[in-house]
Amino acid sequence: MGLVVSWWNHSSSCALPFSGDGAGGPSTDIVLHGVALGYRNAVAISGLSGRFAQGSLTAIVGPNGAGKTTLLKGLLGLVRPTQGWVECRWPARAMAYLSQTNEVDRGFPITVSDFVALGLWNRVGSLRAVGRPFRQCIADAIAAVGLQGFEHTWISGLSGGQFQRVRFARVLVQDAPVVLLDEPFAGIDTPTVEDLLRLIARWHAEAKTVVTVVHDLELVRAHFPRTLALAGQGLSWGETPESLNALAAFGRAGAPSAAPAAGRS
Ligand SMILES: Nc1ncnc2c1ncn2[C@@H]1O[C@H](COP(=O)(O)OP(=O)(O)OP(=O)(O)O)[C@@H](O)[C@H]1O
Repeated sequence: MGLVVSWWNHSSSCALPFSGDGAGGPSTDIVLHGVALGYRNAVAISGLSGRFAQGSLTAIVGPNGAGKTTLLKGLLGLVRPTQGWVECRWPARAMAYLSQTNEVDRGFPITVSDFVALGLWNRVGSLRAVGRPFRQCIADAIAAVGLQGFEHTWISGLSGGQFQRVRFARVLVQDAPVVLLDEPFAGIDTPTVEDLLRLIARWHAEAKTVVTVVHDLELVRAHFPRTLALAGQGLSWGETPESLNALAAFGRAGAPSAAPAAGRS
């Protein structure tokens, strides 16, 4: 019996055709077909086509306002395409999403342990007690991010770097096949960045599909094999050196240097 794969479709219209051309093969997690995303009258991204292969590790780069965050929200179905469609092997609940840190309310009275437990909602169910195996899973994740001993600390009492480690621990327990990270290194100290990069490398080794918005291009060059360069449209989507060259050319010219990307990541 063949493998039955569920594909989820975030489209601009329910009437849009589902891809029947084999674009969503077994080694592909997410496919974008001429996607435009935006807010009311503002277009953030237009004409983006390409695919994230299963197990790929991709950086999304581009200037401020290029549409990087909007693209992650489009992959999650939080922002619906105004044109085109997104095919995804997984439903949104099977994707781990780390928003920008400034979108998180750190004043909420919750301990490190309980905050990390939130990542289990999809496996345990909401309002259900976390049993012993999952408590061990939480303890392991907290240890993996180097915060053993902080289990009962309020998140408001953590430094910025420690809090980012806790947020990564929450992604760890979620154990999702797709991980979307929005600027995870922004404002974070170097030792923490190095530890978080090791966790990302671990997810990549586990064949998770990882997509990360990154501003530091040296980090991208050193740690991300694939890159999507965005500036309201795709500039380049492929091997990191080529995509960074396309971004640099865009920066010099102030205009896209290449035809809109149609990438396979
Ligand atoms: N909720 C919103 N309502 C209206 N416009 C928005 C909203 N969020 C983003 N935008 C606009 O969409 C465009 C893309 O924004 P987005 O945050 O995706 O860019 P970005 O590349 O992630 O930027 P940055 O690097 O500054 O985080 C921008 O012009 C922004 O002003």
